[in-house]
Formats: sequence, structure tokens, C-alpha cells
Amino acid sequence: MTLICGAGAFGTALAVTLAQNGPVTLWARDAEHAAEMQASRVNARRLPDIPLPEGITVISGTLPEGDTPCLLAMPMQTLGGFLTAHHCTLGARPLVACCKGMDLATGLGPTGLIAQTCAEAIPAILTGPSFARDIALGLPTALTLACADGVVGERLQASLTTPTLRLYRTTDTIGAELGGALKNVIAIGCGAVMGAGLGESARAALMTRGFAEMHRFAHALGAQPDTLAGLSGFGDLVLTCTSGQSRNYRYGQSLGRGEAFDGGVTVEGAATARAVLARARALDLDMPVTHAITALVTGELRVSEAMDMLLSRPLKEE
Ligand SMILES: NC(=O)C1=CN([C@@H]2O[C@H](COP(=O)(O)OP(=O)(O)OC[C@H]3O[C@@H](n4cnc5c(N)ncnc54)[C@H](OP(=O)(O)O)[C@@H]3O)[C@@H](O)[C@H]2O)C=CC1
Ligand SMILES: O=C(CO)COP(=O)(O)O
Repeated sequence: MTLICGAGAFGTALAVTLAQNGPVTLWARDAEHAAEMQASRVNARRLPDIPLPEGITVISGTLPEGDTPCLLAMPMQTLGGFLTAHHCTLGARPLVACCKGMDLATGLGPTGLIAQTCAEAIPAILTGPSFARDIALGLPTALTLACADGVVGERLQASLTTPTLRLYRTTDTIGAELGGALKNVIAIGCGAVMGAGLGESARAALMTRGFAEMHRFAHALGAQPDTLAGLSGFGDLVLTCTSGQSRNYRYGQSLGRGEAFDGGVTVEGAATARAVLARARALDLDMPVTHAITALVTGELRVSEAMDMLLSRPLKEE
């Protein structure tokens, strides 16, 4: 049995593909939503045209006890509260974070938060380039499964691989979670560049210099450089910075066009930009791209001002 907490787009998509491997329990925080999904066999809020296979049971309320792995598919800024509320039932099992970001309150990533709140659990993270809809439709997708415990990581890799979802394994949880967190920040910047009509050359420059910052920051936090070059870093950066399916990219586009954006949409990069900048300052790291994007998100700068700031920096070696 697989347990997935969080019945948003990603939790539901994972449930749909993992149902090919056996029974899946999908936990939603809203009891009414859980009952509606269980009865109608569809997540009308997030994936309205994807039927839920028979093997999925949607529940709410108390989590099932046991040592079965649990996938955590809620937004990053809600993960700490969820873990605190449920740490007794989450117990000593593998907890696989499926969220991307850095917690504003603590400066920790998902696996750090798990370790801090559920000391007995085995933290892992599932991350990489994948839109929920693609996974749910059974389109070919490859992700990174990171777990510091190599034996548990191998077991998770086997149990979470499906005929269309291929998982690669690493023990570098820090590198994997930082790739997913940081690429969302850069995607907001790329959306803003495109929304403001600054051109694809400017976007390529921002992606590349943003990637250099991802490396710099991740290296300072102990990540392995190879991880950043893999699916969870470079792979997800490419997807999110170039696709209108991405909410971070679309949010950036709206900033670039000076348009309003629906505040109910999950945009992980907005809070993460502030968390990353605070951490970078504490570590005395030079992160001009992150600085400029954070200033856009907080409304301190407009796109033209942020771009002037980046272009007028002293010339340097690449
Ligand atoms: N969508 C995608 O394509 C992908 C998303 N991800 C990551 O997955 C994570 C979740 O995103 P996604 O599913 O898309 O987001 P959605 O906005 O689609 O859904 C978020 C879900 O989290 C639930 N939720 C909100 N607050 C809490 C809380 N305090 N406790 C428990 N559950 C809560 C929401 O419940 P309610 O409906 O009641 O508000 C909703 O079911 C993000 O970190 C995202 O980066 C990763 C890869 C792909
Ligand atoms: O993480 C994702 C793709 O890998 C989804 O991106 P958004 O959260 O920007 O929609």
C-alpha cells in the first residue's frame, strides 16, 4: 500500500500512476473534498478530466498507522505545520517529500524539516521535471529519488517506479531538494523576462547565470555538483523556465506584463526566493539573480529596474 498526503494536482497525479503498482490511499485535508473525490472518482478541483483508478481510496482525518512509506505532496510552506500535526502517526516510516522549496520560517528544505519534526522517520525526496498532468496522463517522465539511507532509497526507487515513471536514485538529499527549490525562483525570473518582452536571449542568459547561482548556493550547503546537473536541477530548470504549464513561469509572466495573478495558485518560488536570499546573505554568497527576482516578487523593483541592476554590475570572468 502507498500512502500519499496532499490531494492537490501532484498528489493526485502520483496516486493515479502508482495505482498501477497496488492500492493507494490518498489523504486530503478537507473531509468534504475527500468524500467528493471518493464518490465521483475524479479530483474536480485540480485534475478534472483524469479518472481515478479503482485502486485509489481517498480519505481524510486521522492518518493510517504503520510503517508503510508516506509521500508528502503539499505546498512547501505548509509542510512544517502538517508534520507537527501528524508526527505521532507518521512515526518511523520513510517520509518522501514531493514538495519543492525552502521553508521561510526555518530556512530548511523538506528533508531537513522532516528530520527536525519527525526524528524517527527516514527522510527522502522525489523531485525533478514533471508536470502533474503529464504524469497522470501516463506520459513518459523521469524523476530523482533521493534518500541518504541507500538501502531504503533502493526500496523506494523500486516501489515508486511505474511503467511510465522512471526513477533515478541518489543519496544526495541536499542537492536534490535544492535543485527543485531554486529552479522555481529562476523560472519566475524567466517568466518575467518573457512577459516583459525582453526576448529569448535574455531568458537563456538568466537561466545560465541562475544555474551558476544554484551551483554556488548548493555547494555552500554541502550538495554534490553532479546532482545539480541532473534531473532535479538542470532538468527541472529547463522544463520550468520554458513552459507555460508552469505556475512559477506564468506568475513571472504576469509580473512582466504588470498583470494581477490568482493568489490561490501554488507558486512555490515566491516564498522560496525570500528564504534563499536570507540564507545566501547569512552565508555571504553573491546571488544577484536571486536578489533581483526577490525584489520583483516583493514589489521593490519593476522588471526594467531589476534588469538594469543586473546589467550594470561590474564586468567579471564567467
Ligand atoms: N503540480 C505539479 O505539476 C507539480 C507539483 N510539485 C510540487 O508539489 C507540491 C504540491 O503542489 P501541487 O499539488 O501542484 O499543489 P496544488 O495547489 O495543486 O495542491 C496543493 C494541495 O495541498 C493541500 N494543502 C494545502 N495546505 C495544506 C496543509 N496545511 N496541510 C495539508 N495539505 C494542504 C491543498 O488542499 P486544499 O485543496 O484543501 O487547498 C491541495 O490539495 C509543490 O511543492 C509543488 O512544487 C512537484 C512536481 C510537479
Ligand atoms: O515542478 C514543476 C515541474 O517540474 C511544476 O512547476 P510549477 O510548480 O511551476 O507549476
